[in-house]
Amino acid sequence: MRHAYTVEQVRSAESELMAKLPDGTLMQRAATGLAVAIGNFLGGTYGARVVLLIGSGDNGGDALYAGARLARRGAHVTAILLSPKAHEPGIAALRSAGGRSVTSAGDISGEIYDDIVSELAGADVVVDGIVGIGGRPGLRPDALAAVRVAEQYGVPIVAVDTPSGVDVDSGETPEPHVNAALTVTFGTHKICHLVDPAASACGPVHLVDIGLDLPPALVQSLQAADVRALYPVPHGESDKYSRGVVGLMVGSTEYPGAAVIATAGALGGPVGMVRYVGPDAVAAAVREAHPEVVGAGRVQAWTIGSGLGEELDVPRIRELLDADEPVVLDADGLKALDDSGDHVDVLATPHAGELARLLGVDRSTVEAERLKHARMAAERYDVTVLLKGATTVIASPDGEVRVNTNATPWLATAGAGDVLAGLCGSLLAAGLTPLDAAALGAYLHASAATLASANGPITATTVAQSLPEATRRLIT
Ligand SMILES: NC(=O)C1=CN([C@@H]2O[C@H](COP(=O)(O)OP(=O)(O)OC[C@H]3O[C@@H](n4cnc5c(N)ncnc54)[C@H](OP(=O)(O)O)[C@@H]3O)[C@@H](O)[C@H]2O)[C@@H](O)CC1
Ligand SMILES: [K+]
Repeated sequence: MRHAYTVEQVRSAESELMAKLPDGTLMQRAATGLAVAIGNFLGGTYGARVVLLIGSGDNGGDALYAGARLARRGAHVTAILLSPKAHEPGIAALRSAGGRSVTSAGDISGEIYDDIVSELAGADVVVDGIVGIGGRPGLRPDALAAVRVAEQYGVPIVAVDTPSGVDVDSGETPEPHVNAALTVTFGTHKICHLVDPAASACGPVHLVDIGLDLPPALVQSLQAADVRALYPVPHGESDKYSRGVVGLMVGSTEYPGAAVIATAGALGGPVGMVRYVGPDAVAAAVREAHPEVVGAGRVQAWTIGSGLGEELDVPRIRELLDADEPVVLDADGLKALDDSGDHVDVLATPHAGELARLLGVDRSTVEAERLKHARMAAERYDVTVLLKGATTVIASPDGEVRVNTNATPWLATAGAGDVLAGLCGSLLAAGLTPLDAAALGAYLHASAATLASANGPITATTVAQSLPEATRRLIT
């Protein structure tokens, strides 16, 4: 499991550890890991041109000490000091290792000297030591100007701890920020590393262990080993009923494809049987594509809503929401959700637009503040919310959060959500909690897409067809 903590939690773990260690130990650990990661990123340090952007705090200190290590290994390192308060011992260390430092114009106009522009333009890598966990969102004018020069010349930026300018605790990016090619973080992941839009600004995130001791986090992200541990693998005594039976109330005469695709998603999950309930013509299409599917009967969970269109039977859906079996509520089915009553067995799977409707806000507001709105809806409707997107945010009514980050951009294709809804229903029917079903479903869905895509186009059908192989690779 990957854990993400708030700044306050990180600071308290850091101060506990710092109290037991000689001064500066943690920063040296961070800087050593950072220097190694930058060296690996560059594919060698000798002769490399490295420019450090240095702000007023310890984030700049990390960058300066890492710069000193790189300079000792033959890199040409220049630190651009964006603040008169830049870390003095770090500057001294860099200079004694053969690096140099220059001050930016430092004025609020955002003007930077020409020699700084050419330094940045000619760099192999720019290291963002502007701010870390002590920063507020946004970049000051000279920092912004320097970052823009690096972007303009296509120089990759390695962010120290966090890409400067993002909101570390929410993953929001209300102001200009660094877009990193790599982020090297220390001790633990922070929320901005896992939650979009900030997560997308991090690039790959490399974690350097500095020895922090932290309790389990509220925000977690499943890894392959967790998938293996959670997946309901059948055993010798299992039969098709005990493995779970999922019922699908999806698709319509207007959207029969949604039924076929959601069914494929459910069949690609762990259940022993899939039941389809819907218009005769759609049921016929489902059985033609998937002859193993049967009709109405007892189920352990439902997937309801994908592609129901106008054929939405709100009273019937509410009956099922109030019944004992857990429900995945997707797409049009979300219109049946009300904020009265106990829905802790419900997993709602909206995209940003659907979540916006549920909360009465704009889609762009949800996109900008994904974690906040997923949590808000989970609390208001007393359901687990899986907010779809490049990174999936899952929030349970009791405040737990899971984030899924392994998707491929090729997964943004029609019907992909139907596959996910069917798969999550299958996982619920096999006995997982809504939170685990959502987290495991999102992970497997993304893994199947990555496998099917191999960096090329995919369809929802090929994603569903890849579920068994993607699952096999993860659990064996
Ligand atoms: N603690 C530890 O054990 C370890 C910590 N480590 C490292 O320390 C980092 C945290 O260091 P930190 O606390 O000094 O904060 P940090 O983010 O460098 O700067 C904050 C200062 O910047 C300013 N500022 C604010 N917003 C701004 C903006 N948008 N744009 C520009 N400037 C802005 C503001 O100061 P001001 O200029 O306003 O006076 C504020 O005080 C952490 O991320 C990790 O890298 C590692 O070494 C491992 C051990
Ligand atoms: K930074």
